[in-house]
Amino acid sequence: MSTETVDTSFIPDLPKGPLCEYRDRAKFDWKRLRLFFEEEKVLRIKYKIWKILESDPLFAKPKQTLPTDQQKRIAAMQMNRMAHLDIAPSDVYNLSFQEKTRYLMSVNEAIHSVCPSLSVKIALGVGLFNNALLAMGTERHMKYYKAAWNREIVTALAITEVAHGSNTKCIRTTATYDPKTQEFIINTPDFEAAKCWVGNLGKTATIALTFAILYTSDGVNHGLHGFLVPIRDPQTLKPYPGVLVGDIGEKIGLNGIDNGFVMFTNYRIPRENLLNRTGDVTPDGSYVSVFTEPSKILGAALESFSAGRLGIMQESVNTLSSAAVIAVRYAALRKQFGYEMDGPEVSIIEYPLQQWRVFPYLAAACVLKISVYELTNTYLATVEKSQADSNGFEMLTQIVSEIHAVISSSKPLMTWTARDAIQEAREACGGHGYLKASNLGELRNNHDPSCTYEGDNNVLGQQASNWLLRQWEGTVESPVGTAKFIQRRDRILALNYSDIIARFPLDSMDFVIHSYEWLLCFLLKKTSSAMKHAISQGHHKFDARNNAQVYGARDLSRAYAEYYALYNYQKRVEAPNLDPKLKDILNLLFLVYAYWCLDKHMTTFYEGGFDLSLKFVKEVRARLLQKCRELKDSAVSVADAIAPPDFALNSVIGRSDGLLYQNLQMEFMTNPGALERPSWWKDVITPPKSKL
Ligand SMILES: Cc1cc2nc3c(=O)[nH]c(=O)nc-3n(C[C@H](O)[C@H](O)[C@H](O)COP(=O)(O)OP(=O)(O)OC[C@H]3O[C@@H](n4cnc5c(N)ncnc54)[C@H](O)[C@@H]3O)c2cc1C
Repeated sequence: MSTETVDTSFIPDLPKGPLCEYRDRAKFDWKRLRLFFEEEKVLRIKYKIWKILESDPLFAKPKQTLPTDQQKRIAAMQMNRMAHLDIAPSDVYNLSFQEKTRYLMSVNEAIHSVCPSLSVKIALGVGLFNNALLAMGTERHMKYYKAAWNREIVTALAITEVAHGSNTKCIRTTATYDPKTQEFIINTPDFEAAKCWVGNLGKTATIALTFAILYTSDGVNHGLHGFLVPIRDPQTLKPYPGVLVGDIGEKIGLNGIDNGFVMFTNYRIPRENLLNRTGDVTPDGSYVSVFTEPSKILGAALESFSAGRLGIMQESVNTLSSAAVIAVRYAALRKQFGYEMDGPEVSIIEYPLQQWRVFPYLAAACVLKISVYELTNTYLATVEKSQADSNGFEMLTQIVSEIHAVISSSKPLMTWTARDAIQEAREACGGHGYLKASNLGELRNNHDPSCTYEGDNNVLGQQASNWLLRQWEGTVESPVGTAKFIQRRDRILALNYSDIIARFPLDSMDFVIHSYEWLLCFLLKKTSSAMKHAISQGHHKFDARNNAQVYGARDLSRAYAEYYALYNYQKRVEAPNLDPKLKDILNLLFLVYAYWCLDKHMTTFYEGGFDLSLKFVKEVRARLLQKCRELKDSAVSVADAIAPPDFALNSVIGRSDGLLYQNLQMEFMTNPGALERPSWWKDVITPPKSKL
């Protein structure tokens, strides 16, 4: 979209102050850049939500860490408050599926940047629950959809058990049909099969969408199914008899969420509570399935979680942005050392080492923002198409598999990049970065589980590499186009650095994309050969696959997500209607991120013989440093273009006014009890032994 004609007046101006020294050096308008990264309608929604939350005291950030029970209470109250705030007007529900989901995702992004616990609570209690209901339930369950939407019920999604998380196929909770009463009897065989880590379940959930193995009365196992299992009386919040439910205790972060465990003992639920879209039990107890393969039943259900993973990616890119914004603003303001002992000091942003540590994360935030946006569009368009097409799922199998592969590699890439960015930013801000009021600790603790939930990153990444290997070993089926390059594998692998550099300059996006295609083909060839060799030597396929992960499939999965991100960013930047004033900065951000990523794959490039003369590695590293240097005068304005408002950023060292030391002074002087004698002073004084 061209930003030439776009109105930027709704984006609040930033306060003038010390950051202007760098802001004034940028050769582009940061508001226009902001509108490149986010559509106007999305941004308008976010600013509206931020305004609503900022004006409501219930969403004010406490200065000190509250006891976990208090955090849970506040998050639950915030959740209830949501229903009464002007967040999603009724006409939103008349929008198309794509538009409606986009709207709700934008709302979530804004909420997440202020209250991560609340966002996760809503995602679990409304988003994931309702998506799973749509995917697995039928008309008879739609009353729950509406009730969850209106917060009449507090819901949870119970999949994980104490002894099984990633391997959902080994879940052991059972649901046995009793034709006499037309009920399912839910049982937890032992503590290892207790559902656990389930968000909202610890203290508040009244109903849990629970995964259990369905047994008919003849003792036949029909595989994993979803059931709506009432947990507590909504009026008293007391658990029903047969349900032993509790909170798992304090966590590293996200303590506003009551993650819980539950065990069922001969607990009866009505037959209708089975989510029966893919398979049903008749009143007399016969099982009827729509799919013939049980794995497809599970696949269809779990596919509905893609929207949740996309939400996590959006949140992670925002978290990554916040960390980069704090580190960049701080670096521009903080001065240490100088040319002369007693001369003026230099801003730490001027140091190549600081630039190399921080700027790639700034660039990553920009590139990955586009990537997750494009991926979401592809996903939403596909779901909408499958909803309209009566043959639905089956017709779209290849597209769904490919999107699943991109999501399975991109979720790890984005969550890990955000995780690393937060730590680097914390250190890049020195001691002040360790202050709670810097917000980097909160970002770290709250972001951390994103690497695990909705699919552990290392496990999820394997699903992407498995798909890629299938494309490599069979016919390439890549309707979305992310793996079409595999069709050119022989030509790609015949090239090397000298061939590519002869056709595309090192500073071009095409050079990067062609280098990535070579890297991916090499990793595919290497991983596939290693697995085939192991199998030919008599190893089990299971071992062959596991042994090919390190330095093979794992790197492949990550490189594929980077390639997808860079490829989509290139497409956006090369679109004919791009604002010409943004072209240079967008190119620069691409190159900083691309060289930084390529640098991490240097050993593999060398191993594959891409360039044995070492010119490639030397050039990429030199260019990375050069591009970081070029980015230095624009970095503060790029940070402004991706920063949330100060209220959401909530960082005393990252505020947009740039009044670093005044803000710190205020923080030190006003933190509760800062200047008071401790209440326990008498406990620590030692009475004098002698008269002084
Ligand atoms: C804050 C939070 C909220 C959560 N909310 C919910 C919820 O609402 N509902 C719910 O059902 N669950 C929830 N979970 C659970 C979450 O979904 C699981 O933790 C996740 O699926 C990972 O499973 P696990 O913990 O059993 O890890 P495991 O599967 O045991 O993995 C442990 C380690 O082993 C590695 N590993 C496993 N298999 C392989 C393999 N094949 N090859 C190589 N390495 C492997 C993994 O990479 C990981 O590092 C939540 C978790 C957290 C932290």
